[in-house]
Amino acid sequence: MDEALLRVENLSAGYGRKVIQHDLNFAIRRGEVFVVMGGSGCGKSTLLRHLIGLQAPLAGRVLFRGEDFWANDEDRRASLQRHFGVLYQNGALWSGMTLAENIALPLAAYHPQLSRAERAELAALKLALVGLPGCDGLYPAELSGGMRKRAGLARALALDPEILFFDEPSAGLDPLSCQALDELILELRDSLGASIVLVTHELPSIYRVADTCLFLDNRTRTQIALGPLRQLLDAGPPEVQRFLRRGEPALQRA
Ligand SMILES: Nc1ncnc2c1ncn2[C@@H]1O[C@H](COP(=O)(O)OP(=O)(O)OP(=O)(O)O)[C@@H](O)[C@H]1O
Repeated sequence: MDEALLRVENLSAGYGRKVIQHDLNFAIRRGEVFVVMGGSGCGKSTLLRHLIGLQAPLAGRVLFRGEDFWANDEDRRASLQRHFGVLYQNGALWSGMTLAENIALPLAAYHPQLSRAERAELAALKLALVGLPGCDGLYPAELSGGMRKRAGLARALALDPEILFFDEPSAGLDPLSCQALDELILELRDSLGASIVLVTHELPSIYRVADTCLFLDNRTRTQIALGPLRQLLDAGPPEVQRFLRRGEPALQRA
């Protein structure tokens, strides 16, 4: 079996006729944390939109479990997307609903056979999994920024995704909450065996969680490094090493 859960082949990512990144080639293995990095505006979020099926490739293919995502019709694409969990920057929770109700929402849409009580029970389990046991009845406004991210994550986990996508999850978090979120990411990888795709600028996070790193270059508009963090630190292109080694003394303390 193909070890890659998600594979990208000769992908050009962009909008209309505007190519943001081209000739991207990489594979995301089951159970790994795959970090996408690069300077501001290089196209990290754009790539993510292509990976989660929000944006069709300008060229090339995105394969999920060996299946060409965009060669499918809309129904099949939607059914593949059920295996994707996405954590949006602000958690993307409905403010007028409790956390349990927020998490039960995708369950009601995709598992209508579940009773109300079963949905509530599953929501409670997901909240416990992200370190928010007993918070079922709280509203999003009652949460701190870090708790809101965890609640958003619980919702992203509602349908037991095989792959989780995070776009700048530490934005707006203090260093301790950021570290706690990284630890949770590693726990999810290890306990659920989920693959995790993380877009981040945060060096301490990259050092804590990355298995494989992809570096998108702003100038050439394509990938210039792909591999384990250690390999990029030891033998990556100079600009990638500079990126990874900025603030190194602080990192060693992290
Ligand atoms: N909907 C859109 N239509 C056209 N161009 C867009 C659209 N969204 C983003 N872009 C452009 O795509 C380029 C890459 O943006 P993107 O947000 O993907 O970069 P990024 O690496 O995630 O940036 P940052 O690190 O600052 O968040 C930018 O030039 C941006 O203006």
